[in-house]
Amino acid sequence: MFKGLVALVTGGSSGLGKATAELLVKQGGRVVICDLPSTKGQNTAKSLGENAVFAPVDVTSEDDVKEALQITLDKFGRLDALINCAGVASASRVYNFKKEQPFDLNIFQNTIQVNLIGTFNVIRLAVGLIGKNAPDADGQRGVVINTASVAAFDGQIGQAAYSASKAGVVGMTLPLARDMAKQGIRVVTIAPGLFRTPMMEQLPEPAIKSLEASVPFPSRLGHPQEFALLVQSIIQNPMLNGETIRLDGSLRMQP
Ligand SMILES: NC(=O)C1=CN([C@@H]2O[C@H](COP(=O)(O)OP(=O)(O)OC[C@H]3O[C@@H](n4cnc5c(N)ncnc54)[C@H](O)[C@@H]3O)[C@@H](O)[C@H]2O)C=CC1
Ligand SMILES: C[C@]12CCC(=O)C=C1CC[C@@H]1[C@@H]2C(=O)C[C@@]2(C)[C@H]1CC[C@]2(O)C(=O)C=O
Repeated sequence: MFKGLVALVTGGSSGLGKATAELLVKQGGRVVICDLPSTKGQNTAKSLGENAVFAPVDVTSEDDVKEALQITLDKFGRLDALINCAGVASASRVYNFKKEQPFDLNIFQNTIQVNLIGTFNVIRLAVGLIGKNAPDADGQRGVVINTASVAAFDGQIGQAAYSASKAGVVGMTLPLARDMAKQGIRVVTIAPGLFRTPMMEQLPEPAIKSLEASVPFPSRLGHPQEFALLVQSIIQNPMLNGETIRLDGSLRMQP
């Protein structure tokens, strides 16, 4: 299905990104797995065989991303799809009235730095390479897929930083699509609900059970493979552009 397609997946050594890399390779694509050097990205790439390579990347670093694009060119010769999954979660109320302690500004800045600025950083550098592709019959050169969160719309208590970072990703989706319409590069964002990944597994199992109960249908955490299936569908469907798609079993997060 994806023979010849080259994709770069950030956060590709874990959770949603890893499932996406696995599916793309299974469907005949070639994948550059970008993640922090401290992760198991190298092992993930090895397990996928010669159609995958690991590039150690902090998405907030211009040099790291440029190096990853060079690896992409050297190994596979082109780039067709960028899938941004790298992200961090944080939880803290704006002010702790018992301890008389305001929100730690470093946490706010880091969450925005990775989730929003990091996503933009990779996009701004990677589309230069995607833009070099010859257009297909439709005029399309490639696609950018971002990961926001339902927290962009229904931010819970303690999620001011996380929700703001993800709302930023939603907010830039349409202008980025418009920026690159003439080049035939699409931009689509996925806003996942609750998925069983290492990020979610930080929570104790009773908390996970109660979160599952809050999802109308199917009343469970999503499987990372279900996220990957939507990535596959976005790549295949050229009419999807400039939009954020919720993938959440009709969940609306409570306060
Ligand atoms: N699991 C869930 O229920 C949901 C997840 N999301 C979002 O989906 C995305 C993927 O999350 P999961 O797979 O669940 O989490 P995860 O923690 O399993 O994977 C996130 C990956 O991002 C990488 N990463 C973090 N900071 C990075 C940086 N500066 N540079 C490069 N890589 C970095 C991590 O090393 C990790 O491999 C995140 O953006 C998250 O906010 C959104 C909604 C729900
Ligand atoms: C950061 C959270 C909440 C605090 C905690 O103890 C553990 C966490 C790890 C899983 C996170 C939690 C959160 O804030 C909401 C998200 C980020 C959750 C994983 C998915 C999550 O529900 C989300 O992105 C929702 O949109």
